[in-house]
Amino acid sequence: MNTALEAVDLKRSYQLEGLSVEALRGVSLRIEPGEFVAIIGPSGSGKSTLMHLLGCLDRPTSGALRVNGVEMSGLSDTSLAELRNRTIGFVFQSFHLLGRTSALDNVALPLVYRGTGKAERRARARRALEAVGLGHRLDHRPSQMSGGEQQRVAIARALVGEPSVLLADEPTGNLDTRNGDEVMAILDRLNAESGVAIVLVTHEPEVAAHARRQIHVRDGLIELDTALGDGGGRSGEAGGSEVGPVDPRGPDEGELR
Ligand SMILES: Nc1ncnc2c1ncn2[C@@H]1O[C@H](COP(=O)(O)OP(=O)(O)OP(=O)(O)O)[C@@H](O)[C@H]1O
Repeated sequence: MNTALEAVDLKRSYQLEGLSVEALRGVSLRIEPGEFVAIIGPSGSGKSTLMHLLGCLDRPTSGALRVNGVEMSGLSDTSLAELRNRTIGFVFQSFHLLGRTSALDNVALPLVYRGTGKAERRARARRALEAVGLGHRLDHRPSQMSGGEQQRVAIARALVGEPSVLLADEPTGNLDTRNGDEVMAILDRLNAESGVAIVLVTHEPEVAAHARRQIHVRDGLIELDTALGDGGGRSGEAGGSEVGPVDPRGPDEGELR
């Protein structure tokens, strides 16, 4: 199976009022199928920039990114959008749902872009909503739902196309503790059951503890890449001990050059 995401020396600078801001200064990492990774780091360290690059929402200033074995730099914007649609699901802090469109149609939307027929779209969207415990809310609109329910709709939308990677930027940031816990329990289950790799950005240690690997970003660089034992680093669980840093470049970095 291909590495889900493989980044080599990714750099991204922004031009701001004549000044160049180096948001990412050379990040290399590999995400394997089925991994659960938390990206943590101080505000402004480059986490969102990295997520946007990993999700092909943005292009790097330099460096290489391979998504499911496909190098993205040579792709047109249209081909990149297709690759993104087929392989990556996104969950954002503020849900990004269409407020006046039913949960079912919100979830089916990625399949519209893919050209899937209506009956199949609806059947798959229903199954995705059932998988996040919202089988009884198909016709509700996001504006009629709680924050936790809206984020579950967003997770269903991210996963309806069966991507290999789910990228989540502060998925619990707008939720209270109970709803945040519920969303994390769903992500734990979906990761275990479907094998989708999850990469999430969080400021919250309890959320990061759900992951089996933690990548610390500081000043646009990976400072530490740590594998945790089975069951993540949640306190009170067996196997949560740190097993030491991992080389974020992985053994095949040269392949992308
Ligand atoms: N569009 C932009 N134009 C100019 N500078 C930007 C832009 N986006 C981000 N930056 C800068 O790049 C750096 C990294 O920003 P980024 O949003 O990736 O950090 P972050 O770790 O996600 O922060 P936070 O935790 O606060 O969301 C910051 O210095 C930020 O000001």
